[in-house]
Amino acid sequence: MSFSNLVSDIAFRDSNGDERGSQISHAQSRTARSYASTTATSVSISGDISSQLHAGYSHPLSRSWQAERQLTKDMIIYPLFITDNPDEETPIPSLPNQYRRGVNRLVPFLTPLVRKGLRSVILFGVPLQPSAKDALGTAADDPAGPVIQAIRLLRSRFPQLYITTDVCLCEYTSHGHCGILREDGTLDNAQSVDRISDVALAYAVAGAHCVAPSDMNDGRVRAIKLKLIESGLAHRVLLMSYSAKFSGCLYGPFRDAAGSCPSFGDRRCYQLPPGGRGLARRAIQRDIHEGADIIMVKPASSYLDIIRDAKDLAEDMPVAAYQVSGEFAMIHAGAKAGVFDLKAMAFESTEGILRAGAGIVVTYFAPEFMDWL
Ligand SMILES: NCc1[nH]cc(CCC(=O)O)c1CC(=O)O
Ligand SMILES: [Zn+2]
Ligand SMILES: [Zn+2]
Repeated sequence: MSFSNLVSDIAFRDSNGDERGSQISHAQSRTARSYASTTATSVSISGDISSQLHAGYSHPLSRSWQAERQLTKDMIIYPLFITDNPDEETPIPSLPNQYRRGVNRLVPFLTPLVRKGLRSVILFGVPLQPSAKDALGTAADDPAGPVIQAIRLLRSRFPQLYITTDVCLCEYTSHGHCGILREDGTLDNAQSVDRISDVALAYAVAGAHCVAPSDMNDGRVRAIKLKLIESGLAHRVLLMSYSAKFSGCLYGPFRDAAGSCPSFGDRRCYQLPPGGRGLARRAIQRDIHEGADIIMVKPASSYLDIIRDAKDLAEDMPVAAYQVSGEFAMIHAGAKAGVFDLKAMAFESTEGILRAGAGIVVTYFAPEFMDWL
């Protein structure tokens, strides 16, 4: 390309500036246009039409065609925190607009959302009675506990609603870790996996459509799948694995909400290190081979490359992404500080997650999206 062609190319693009570009002064745009018109012939003579992209997205509809996937209500899973105090309805301070609710509060809360198109929820149990916690997380599969009660209730009251259950012990253990500990404070993997697969099975028996282990113990997907097969439930209970779940500081508001902060140490020996792309790929491949039906990546926005890896490695499976509590709280904080508009940012961040390869998004924005979509 000659120098004059290069200049004309740049000038031509300037004259077709985007919204921000079109706000340039009249003097500037006149200059740009005069460049463009004096060199228009050289553009057509050179036959260089590959530089012309704007026509492809000059209309709202043609803009929407540029996305491989558009967010729809079906893609959204809404996390719910369910306490063992049936009449409770308490806002969670660090998680804007989210509440801990007792079983008696679920139907009135969900009725309008289901009417607006909410298709799926993921349940987290939050035992508030201190006596509910012990070293083995016994309360996790208590038939009278909040999760099993909620599964039964929601199955009967909302027959179309798809019920997913998070499966972990950290909400139920006295030490707040995601499994059973050895005396030295490290996870006893074999015991943990045995216990967690029992809990998953109890949720499946109670009627959950999907069990989603988030504990990150090695081999839990295989153990859960085997128990589902043995119990004759494998044909109807889906296993969504939190395969690539990273440790870090984005789960803070969730731990406030669920009261699941570890009482000592942290989760770095079982959740993945944030820089560990190779480990994430191995964890994803491992879970595919162990029988997962859906691969999840969590958090979402800082891990878009991992979502893409998941979609490449699990190309024949749905990939889910969890826009976690810290991401949600950041978007709210940014909007509150005037950095951006809440709705615009909620859409932009979700578009990024879908573009990376997810087809399912777990998000606390679910109620808003039922109005926005
Ligand atoms: N294992 C529990 C669990 N399941 C889902 C989340 C995070 C969800 C969120 O932050 O929104 C966590 C927290 C954690 O691992 O500490
Ligand atoms: Zn968990
Ligand atoms: Zn946990």
